[in-house]
Parts: sequence; C-alpha cells; structure tokens
Amino acid sequence: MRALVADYYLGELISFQGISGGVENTNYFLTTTTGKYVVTLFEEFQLDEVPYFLDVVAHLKHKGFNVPAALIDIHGERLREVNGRPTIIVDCFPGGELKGTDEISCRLMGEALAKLHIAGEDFPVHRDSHRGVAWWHKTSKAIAEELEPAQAQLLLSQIAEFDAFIAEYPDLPKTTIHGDLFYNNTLFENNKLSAIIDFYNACHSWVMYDLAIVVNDWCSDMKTGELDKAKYKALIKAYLHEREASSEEVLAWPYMLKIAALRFWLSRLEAWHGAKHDPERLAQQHDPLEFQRILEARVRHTPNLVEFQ
Ligand SMILES: Nc1ncnc2c1ncn2[C@@H]1O[C@H](COP(=O)(O)OP(=O)(O)OP(=O)(O)O)[C@@H](O)[C@H]1O
Ligand SMILES: N[C@@H](CCO)C(=O)O
Repeated sequence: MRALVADYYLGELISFQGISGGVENTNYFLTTTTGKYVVTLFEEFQLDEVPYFLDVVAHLKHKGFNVPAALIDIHGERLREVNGRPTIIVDCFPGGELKGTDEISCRLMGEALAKLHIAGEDFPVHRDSHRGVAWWHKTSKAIAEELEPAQAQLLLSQIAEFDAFIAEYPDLPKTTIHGDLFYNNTLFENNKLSAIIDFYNACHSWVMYDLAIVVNDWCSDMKTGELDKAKYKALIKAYLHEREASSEEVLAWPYMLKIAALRFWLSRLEAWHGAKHDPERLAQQHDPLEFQRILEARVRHTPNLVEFQ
C-alpha cells in the first residue's frame, strides 16, 4: 500500500483498512496526509475491461454528479495492477450508507435516477451488460439443474416470457444504466443523497430495467417480497416528474420488474453455488431467496407505472 500511495500525489500513507460488506471487489479505506480515499481491486475483470466503467463515471462526473472518478497517478495513469488485479484509487465521499429506505430517500433516489438516465444518453460507448440477456440464458440453464422443479420452472418460464415480450419491442428506449443501484451503493449525508458509487455493472440497456432494479431493492419488503406502496409511489412519482415514460415503456414495466428481480435472484444463486464448499465465502453471500420472493410477488401482482404521472 505504501508503494502504491507513493505513485500518486497523495502525500504519505497514514493507515488503511479493508471494507467488509462488498461481494464483487476488494475495497480499502485509505488515509494519507492529504485526505481519505478508497482503493478498489477488481476481482471479476481483466485490465482491458475496466476503462469502460471508468469512462462512464468520468462522463457523469463531468455532468455534475457526485460519483467516484479514478485519480491519476504520477505516470498519468488512472488504472494500475496490484497483485494481478486491476486497481484504482478514488476519493472517499462523506456520508454513510442508509440502514434502510424510507419515502424521503426513495423520492431523492427517483429524482437522481431520472437525471442519471438523461445524462447517460449521450455516452458514446454502447457496451452490453456482462449479466444481461446472454448471461441469464446461459446461467439459468446451468443453475436450473441445481434447483427444485418449481424454482427451475419459475426461472425458465420467466426468461421465456421476457424473451417473447422483448422480441415485440426491439426499440424500447435504452441509455447508459448503473445496473446495480441498490441503496447500499448510495451515500447519504444530512438527509441528502451525497454520492452514487459502484458503477461496475454499468452498461447500455433498457431505461425501465434500471428503474425496476432500483424499485425492487429500494421499495420491497425483503421478508415478503411485496412492494411498500408509499415508497414505490414516492420513487416513481419523483422519477416521472424528471423523465416521462413512453407508452411502450409503460407496457414494458411489468416485464422489467420481473426480469430485474430474476437477474439478482440468478446472480445470487450463481454466487451461492460457487461458494457452497467454502463456509467463509458462503457466509458473505447475499440471500438468493430474497429475490425469489420479490420475483414471486411481482408475478402475483405488478403495479401500474403511470397511475402517479
Ligand atoms: N468512494 C467511496 N466513498 C465512501 N465510501 C465508499 C466509497 N466506495 C465504497 N465505499 C464504501 O465501501 C462499501 C463497498 O463498496 P462497493 O459497493 O463498491 O463494493 P462491492 O464489493 O462492489 O460491493 P457489492 O458487491 O456488495 O455492491 C460501500 O458500500 C461504501 O460503504
Ligand atoms: N447488489 C447485488 C450485489 C452486488 O452486485 C446484490 O445485492 O445481489
């Protein structure tokens, strides 16, 4: 860490500490004589895959968003390799993670998300998600064999339903999306949204899909999967105030809520199965059942998008 810090304009190393909680990357809080930073070692990407994500963040920062752009080292580079992993250093933002969501934070998130979607429209690189359509086709087939018959049927039938829908609407609006904007990827300070972090699932995809990812995490009761109507209303109303939905997007909404729930059910199942022989890693995994319950709840009932417009 001392050698890494010496290659930046960050003064002297004072201390560093691993951040627990994340499941995709290795992160450290870093304190130097010039301030506080976060070091991220990417565990899932090769060096040449990372610049896309750094460019997305730089684009949004340029447009005024509080997002963690990679710092430049003394060689003029923003991306390095440490222990064989692509590595960056970013500013540490003030504020903290929410313990849970409420109507006020949902309203702030809805407004910020719409602005983020508009700002992402002119980002020139259109990269598909590494956990998008091709990934969920392949992974669902492999995972289905490990599931109970009813679970496998839910997984495969929902993908088939989404495929049939999307084939009818090939021009559904897309933008540069965050792709993983759970409330633990935001920071709040004095009841204000102070930063959006962890853009490493960003991609070019459906706008409504990203909104559905956010709604499923921010507005669901994790024990039952059901939507909290007040949070849902606050988030959707604030979003639609900033960015209107087209008639096709309104039609797509129920499908997007279900496929967004399925995507996280599947990634959690994949991670869980990958870690099942390693108790330490298994204990760190997010619970796949939470997103199975959300998917089941959206299959039982999908709310209307426009009733608050
Ligand atoms: N720039 C930052 N400023 C302040 N805190 C940060 C910053 N980056 C990360 N953190 C803290 O570190 C935690 C983990 O970071 P991050 O979400 O990027 O890791 P991750 O491994 O991708 O996590 P997950 O996979 O669970 O989303 C965040 O929840 C946040 O509390
Ligand atoms: N937000 C993801 C983990 C990181 O991508 C989840 O809760 O499954």
